[in-house]
Amino acid sequence: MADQNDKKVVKVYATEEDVAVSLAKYVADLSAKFAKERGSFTVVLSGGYLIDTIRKLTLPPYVDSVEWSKWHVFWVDERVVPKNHVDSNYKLAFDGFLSKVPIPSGQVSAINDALSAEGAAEDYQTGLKHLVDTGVLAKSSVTGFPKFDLMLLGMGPDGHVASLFPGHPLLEEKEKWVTHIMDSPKPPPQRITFTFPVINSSAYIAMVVCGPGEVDAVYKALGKTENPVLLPVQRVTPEEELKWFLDEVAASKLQE
Ligand SMILES: O=C1O[C@H](COP(=O)(O)O)[C@@H](O)[C@H](O)[C@H]1O
Repeated sequence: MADQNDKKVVKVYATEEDVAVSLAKYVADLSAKFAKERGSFTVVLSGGYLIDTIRKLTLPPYVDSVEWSKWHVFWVDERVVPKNHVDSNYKLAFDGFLSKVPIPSGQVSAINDALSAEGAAEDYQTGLKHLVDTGVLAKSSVTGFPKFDLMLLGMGPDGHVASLFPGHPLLEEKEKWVTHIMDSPKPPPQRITFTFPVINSSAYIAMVVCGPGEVDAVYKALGKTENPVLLPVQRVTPEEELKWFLDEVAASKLQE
């Protein structure tokens, strides 16, 4: 089995615009590969500025060339708020991306916002199990957890990914696919999130970080100094490839 470092690619682009251009091509190429190989493409979104960074997919040539009918969309984490709430990751993705591309609405797996955090996590996991049973979602032969084709992740200034925060006991969850958090240090406090076994069973992960907010976290995650305690982002180890998309601002401490 390849060493995790063999699976990690770090690309630094001059500007955020260059990141957006390169990310669109990366996603479109993987969409074509999986649509051909499996007949479907399972894509996991996060919240935050990731959604703005995939904006090029909503424009020519991609809006016309990507096989949107093959896409199945999921969230790596969601805030337990109504879907029309300003804090909803679904609303963010719908307004900035999903409303602009022809993905069938039945292939968009949003949270059930009528449920409690615990109920919503269980409900989301049940939905994923059904998609594994019907073959839409692959299963990792290595871990037995669902294997998403691509996760598009962002990172917070504290190194959190999804709703997995530094020092939180949920970092150690080993069995559940989807869990809930009632005390997120970043508001809103109630959320559901994929666990690390699921994140790390995915085939490809794009880690997208631009701008000044995460300069220190990027340096801690990718710089030469080893941290005694790993940041959540440093626990991300997908099965095929982890590709970092950074702009020069986010990577500025790496280049010192
Ligand atoms: O709260 C969240 O934060 C992370 C990072 O957000 P960003 O604004 O720093 O990009 C995001 O990936 C996650 O989905 C979201 O719920």
